[in-house]
Amino acid sequence: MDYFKNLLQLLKTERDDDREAYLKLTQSTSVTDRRAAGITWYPIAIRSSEPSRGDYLTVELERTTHKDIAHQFRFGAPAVLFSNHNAGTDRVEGTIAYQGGDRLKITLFTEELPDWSRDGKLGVELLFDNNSYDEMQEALKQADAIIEKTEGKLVRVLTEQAEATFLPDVIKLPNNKLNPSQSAAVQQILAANELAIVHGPPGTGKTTTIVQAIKSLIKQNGKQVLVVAPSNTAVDLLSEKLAAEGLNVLRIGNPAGVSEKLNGLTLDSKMATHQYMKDAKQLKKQAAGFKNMAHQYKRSFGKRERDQRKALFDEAHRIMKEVAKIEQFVIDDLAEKAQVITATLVGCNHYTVRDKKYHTVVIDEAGQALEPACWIPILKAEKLIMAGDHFQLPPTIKSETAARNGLSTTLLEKCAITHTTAVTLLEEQYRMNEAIMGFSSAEFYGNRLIANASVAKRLLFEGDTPMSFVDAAGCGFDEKPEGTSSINPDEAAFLFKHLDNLAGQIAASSIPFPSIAIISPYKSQVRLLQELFEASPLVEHKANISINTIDSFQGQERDVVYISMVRSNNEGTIGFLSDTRRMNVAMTRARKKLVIIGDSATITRLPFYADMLKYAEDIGGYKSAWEYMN
Ligand SMILES: Nc1ncnc2c1ncn2[C@@H]1O[C@H](COP(=O)(O)OP(=O)(O)OP(=O)(O)O)[C@@H](O)[C@H]1O
Repeated sequence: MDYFKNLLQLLKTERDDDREAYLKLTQSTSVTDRRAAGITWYPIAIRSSEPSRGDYLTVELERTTHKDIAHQFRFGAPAVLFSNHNAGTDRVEGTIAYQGGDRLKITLFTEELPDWSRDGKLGVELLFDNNSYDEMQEALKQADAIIEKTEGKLVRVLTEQAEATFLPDVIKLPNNKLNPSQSAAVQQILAANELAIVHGPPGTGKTTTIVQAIKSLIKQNGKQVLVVAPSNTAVDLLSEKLAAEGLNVLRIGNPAGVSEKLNGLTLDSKMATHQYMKDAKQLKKQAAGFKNMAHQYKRSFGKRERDQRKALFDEAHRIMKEVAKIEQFVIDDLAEKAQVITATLVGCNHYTVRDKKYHTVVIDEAGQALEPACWIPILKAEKLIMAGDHFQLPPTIKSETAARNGLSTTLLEKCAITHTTAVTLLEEQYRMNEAIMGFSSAEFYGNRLIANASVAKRLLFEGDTPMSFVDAAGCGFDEKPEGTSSINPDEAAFLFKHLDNLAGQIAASSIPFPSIAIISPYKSQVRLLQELFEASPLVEHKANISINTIDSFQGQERDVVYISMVRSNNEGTIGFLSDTRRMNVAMTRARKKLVIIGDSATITRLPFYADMLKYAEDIGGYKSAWEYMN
């Protein structure tokens, strides 16, 4: 089928470009640079080690310096332990088994710690993650192989070769936690035979809806549900909410956060308290003891010693086989009892649950999920629920070629267009004042959004303007190129002047200082805004003000949002701003007040921004920066 051949090709391009970027980073840079890039911890200290499944060794280690550097280590990723003495040869590979704070556990593909690990400084570095690509590739091939077969019904629906079908009459379950469109979405999910899509615009309670839908699904047929999302953060949020509804949730992989409640849902933690694991622990200790004894023969080479050494190792291996059996029994027992299994898209293929099948799989944040990764969980189920919003940011694609040729189009987006009967739009939002919501609703959601009464009229203070466009046209705030990015220093300075004035109004109306986000599409402008902020008197409100790119704010909300548009030139070039989905995210983060600062003469060359300007005028939110300054 061309559908999957095409996806396989796109995935190959993505993998090749991603690998090339990784090699460039690792081969031509120093350990300091790699540490700064978040792929290396150096130096580290080994805290403990224990034998693990498959005659491997799991080592717990901790980074001892440079603890404030953000890193990319995560559960399931391949990594290597190395020594500074001879980094080329003194190295042993493995897989990250746990990551939390400054600690991680790595299962090394070796039985014992190598001698070199006892002297010299040690480090750990992420390897290129071929595993994830292999899993995605395998899933695409499998989907291609079953598409013509009976069990390939879902695959045919998703690739537009069959219609999605629905049960004619599903009993309506009253649910007082849901509004009408949320209830309709749950009904649709219960009635679907193959596919249902929950389209959740900003603040419309997508999570609330899928949690209730999963509860109803389990009531409907008592079958286990697999719930997945592209990011650990999204998986964590859902896991917690599902558990709070009284469901037995098993979280595969390890949480990004450190909440106790969440930790209690993980396989590791559930295993630790399982009654049979006491025996396994005891046996592991014995095996470790035998291995230690065997080590003492290391430097004697007589036949008798060799035989004894071998006998000890054989015994250790025999015991570890027992341990593996007990562990697998415990894992199967826990996985069997769970009502919901949660994992990331790739994480649901972890060896512990790899061969499990489910009736229904739910993909949350499907608007941010790479399509090949979605096929991993899809192949485990007969019915698929996707929730997300394809009018917000798509997943990040590393290869420009792959993105251009379609890899950035998500399965959610394709299916929302081709299977309109499967889609329910959540219409009521609980975040924004209606003036903030209005433009996004008109441009992206067919004017169907309504603001819940509890938020529709919310203002920062009496008489404030909830949505404004402050026009810098004619002020001479010119953009400047900065590498591949752009900055606009005058606009940044003006933004703080505006904010300073707002801070005065806030103080005068004696309300608590609100949460404020200052966002810009351009990284260089964000850096400049951060610098100016640090030097301004407003820095006293640091705890309440965050400054970052639009992409980093997806999924978040603030009382007040400022957007610095940056682009101001005679040619009307707007580059990055032409991705209106990014602007949709930016404009829908604010609860009570949204201030957009930009040059109308430049940006209105795109009809989208001309509409925005008109909208601001219509609601009395058009302001001139020039007037403001004079
Ligand atoms: N039916 C409802 N009645 C009252 N409040 C609701 C309802 N549905 C959602 N909310 C509220 O709306 C907010 C957003 O809900 P939720 O966290 O479920 O949405 P989300 O899907 O995570 O957010 P987003 O829509 O931004 O993706 C929460 O504060 C929630 O309490």
